[in-house]
Amino acid sequence: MNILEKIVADKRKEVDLKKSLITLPQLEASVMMERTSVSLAEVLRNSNSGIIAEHKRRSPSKSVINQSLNVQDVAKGYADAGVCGMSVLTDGKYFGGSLDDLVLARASTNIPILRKEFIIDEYQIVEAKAYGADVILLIAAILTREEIKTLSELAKDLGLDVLLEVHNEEELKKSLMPSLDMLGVNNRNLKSFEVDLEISKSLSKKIPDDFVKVSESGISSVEAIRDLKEFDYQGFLIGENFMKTDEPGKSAKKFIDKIIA
Ligand SMILES: O=C(O)c1ccccc1NCC(=O)[C@H](O)[C@H](O)COP(=O)(O)O
Repeated sequence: MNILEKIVADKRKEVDLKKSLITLPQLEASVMMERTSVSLAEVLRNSNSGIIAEHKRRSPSKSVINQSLNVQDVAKGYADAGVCGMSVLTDGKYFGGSLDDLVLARASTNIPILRKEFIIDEYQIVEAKAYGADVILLIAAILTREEIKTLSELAKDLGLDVLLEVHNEEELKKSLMPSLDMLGVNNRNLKSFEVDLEISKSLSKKIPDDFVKVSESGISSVEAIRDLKEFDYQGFLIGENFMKTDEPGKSAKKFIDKIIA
């Protein structure tokens, strides 16, 4: 079993356990339909920087990134830096995140928030809405086309933006549909952890212009952003490069200042 298969197997057990405690109808009853922020896709379309900054304590490829910060300070720091949106990892076992992180980030800022999770079930989408997310991530490598359609349509019904993530042309071809807002290309191979920004460059022409293009993972320089902009990317998801510092917000601010200078 590769790491992605392990994560998904654990996620299935986790979701089944949660459903046995709080049923989907009970969870749905706690959802407030009002949007808390503007659409991330819209913000990215109109931004010069395009930065989506991630809260990430650790990951399967990096056992420790930063365990000493609190999510409220990180969220406020990112918002003050002028990022377009914040990504909050909610997986506990592999990333040290939680739904508490999501709710605390939501309470700390009005910028669009992405629930970064391995979504395999509609329950997690209702949960994302209930805990204050504005955007969900769907990963093509772990979903069929039918699942992408059902999950993305549910997200749209709940007023959430959808970021669909691919890593190769086959995943892209299988996934394109109108219920997606943003197409993310993950530069990290989620099975081997190898990072290569060329993946974003090579897939960009194959992504229709209706979708906002987001390049994800392994981005650590302003030069890389300038380069990716030439390939029509409008969004850049950055985690480790900011989170490895003592003040991720300040790092994001310096980064953004350089991009727009
Ligand atoms: O980051 C990992 O090691 C990882 C491993 C397996 C599945 C997903 C993984 N990361 C999720 C992400 O997509 C990244 O956290 C995000 O794109 C930011 O990446 P980075 O800027 O390289 O921290």
